[in-house]
Amino acid sequence: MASLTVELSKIISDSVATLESVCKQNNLSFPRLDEPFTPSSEAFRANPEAAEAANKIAAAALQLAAAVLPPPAAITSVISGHFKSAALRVCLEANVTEILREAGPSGLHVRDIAAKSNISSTKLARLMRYLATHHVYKELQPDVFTNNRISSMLDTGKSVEDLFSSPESRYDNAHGFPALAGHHLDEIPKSTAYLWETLSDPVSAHSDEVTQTAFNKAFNEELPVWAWYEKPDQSGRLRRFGSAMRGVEALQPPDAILSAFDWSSLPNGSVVVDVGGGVGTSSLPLAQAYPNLEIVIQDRPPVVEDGLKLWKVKLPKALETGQVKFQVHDFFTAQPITNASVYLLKQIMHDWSDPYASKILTELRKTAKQDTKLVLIDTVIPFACRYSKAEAENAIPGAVPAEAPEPLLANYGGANEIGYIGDMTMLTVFNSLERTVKHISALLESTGWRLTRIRRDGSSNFLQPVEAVPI
Ligand SMILES: C[S@@+](CC[C@H](N)C(=O)[O-])C[C@H]1O[C@@H](n2cnc3c(N)ncnc32)[C@H](O)[C@@H]1O
Repeated sequence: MASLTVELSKIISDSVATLESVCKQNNLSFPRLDEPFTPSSEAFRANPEAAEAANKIAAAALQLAAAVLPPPAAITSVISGHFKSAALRVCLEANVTEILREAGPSGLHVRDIAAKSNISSTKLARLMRYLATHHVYKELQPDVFTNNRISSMLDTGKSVEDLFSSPESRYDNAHGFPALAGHHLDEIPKSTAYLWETLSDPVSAHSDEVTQTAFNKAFNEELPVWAWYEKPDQSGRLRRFGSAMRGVEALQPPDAILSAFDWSSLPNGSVVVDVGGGVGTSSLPLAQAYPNLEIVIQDRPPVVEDGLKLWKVKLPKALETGQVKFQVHDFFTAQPITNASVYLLKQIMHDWSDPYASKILTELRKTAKQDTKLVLIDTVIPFACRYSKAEAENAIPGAVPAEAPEPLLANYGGANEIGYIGDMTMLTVFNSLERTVKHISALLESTGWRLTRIRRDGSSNFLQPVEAVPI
C-alpha cells in the first residue's frame, strides 16, 4: 500500500490538475496569493468541481505538513496560535493593511509603516515578519512589506487619514470582515486564555450558565456578555460587534432560507412562526417568494420594534395585508401560536446550552400539532472521523456529510475549520455550542421531537437546516 505521504501528494497533484482544467474550460482565473483579495477573485469557487478540488488540495496539504514536520515543530505551531493572533491584532489596530494598500505594489519600509501608526518599527518588523512567514503580508525586500491575498482581508477600504482621524467609526459602513477579525482578536482570545481556569473551577466546571463562562472569568465580569456589551465603557466593542454580525450575515446568501425547507409543500394559508426571528431577515425572502404563507415573526420587544420599522420600508404590503405579523414573545414561555405548520428557529439553538435549548423546544412541542414541522438552522458539526458503513446506511437523510476521500480526514480537516471556530466561540462566551448530529438528535428526542432530515444541499455552506416532527 502506498505511504500516507504518497497518497496525499497524489490527491494534491490530481486535484491541482482538475482545478486547472475546470478553470480553463470555464474561463475562470485562479487568484494569486501575491495579489490583494477581491470578491470577484473567488468566482471560481462557485463551480462545485473547482471548489471541491481546492478543498482537497488544502486538506491534503495541511495533513501532509502535519505528517512530515518534526512533531515538536507541528505541535509548536498549534501552541503558538496566540502569537499569531497577537501579531495580527497589532497590525489590524495599527491600520497596517490600509497603509500598505495606499503604498501600492512596491510596498513600504517598516519604519514608514510604523511612523504612521506611532509604534516601534523594530517591534512591528518582527511581528510582520512572523506573519509573513505564515503567508500574511509579504516581505519584498529586507524590512519592506506589502499586502497579499490574505492580509488584504483586513482592509476596511477606508483611507488611512480617515482611520486615524476617527478610529471610533473605523468599522462603520465597511464590509464586516475586519470588524469580525477585531472581535476575534480581542475579547475572544482574552476570554479563551481562561478556558482551563473556567473548566477546572468547581463553581464553573460543569455550569451551563451564561454568567459562568471563560469570558466572565477573564474579564472578572458578573453580567452575561450581551449585557456587558451594553455597558457605557464597552460602546466601542458593541459597535464593532454589530458590524461583525452584519458581516457574518452578509456571508449567507440572502435567499438561503428558500432551500432550507420544501415551502411549496405547505397548503395555502399555512402559518410559519419565525421564533427569535430578529428583524425578519429570513422571513423577508420567504414572504416575497411565498405570498400564500402567513408568517409570524417573534422576538424581544426592542427587536420587534426595529423589525416593524424595517418591514415598513422593505415590504410594507406584507404588514398591511396581514401576511406578516410581528409578535413580542419570550421563547422560554408558552408559545402563543398553536396552529403553526412550521416553527422556524434560525441561529437560535447555538446560543443556548442544553437546559435552555430543551426549554425552548419543550415549549414548542407543547403547542405543536401532530403535523407541525420544526426547522432548526445552525451549523451541524461534523465528526473528525468516518461513519461506519452500517451507521451511514441506517442514518436519516443528510445525517452523514459528504466525507473527504481517504486518507484525508473525513471532515476535510483544517480546510473546514469555520464551524469549529464558531463552536469554540460559543463555548467561550455563552457556555453554549454548535452541535453534532447525534447531539441534536438526542436533544430533540428528549423534548418530544424526532429528527427526520438534514439538508446539506442548500446555498449556505456553514448552516445546515435540520427538520424534526413531533414524536
Ligand atoms: C442570533 S439572533 C438570530 C436572529 C434570526 N433568527 C436570524 O437568523 O436572523 C438571536 C435572536 O434571538 C432573540 N432572543 C434572545 N432571547 C430571546 C428570548 N428569550 N425570546 C425571544 N427571542 C429572543 C434575539 O433578540 C435575537 O434576535
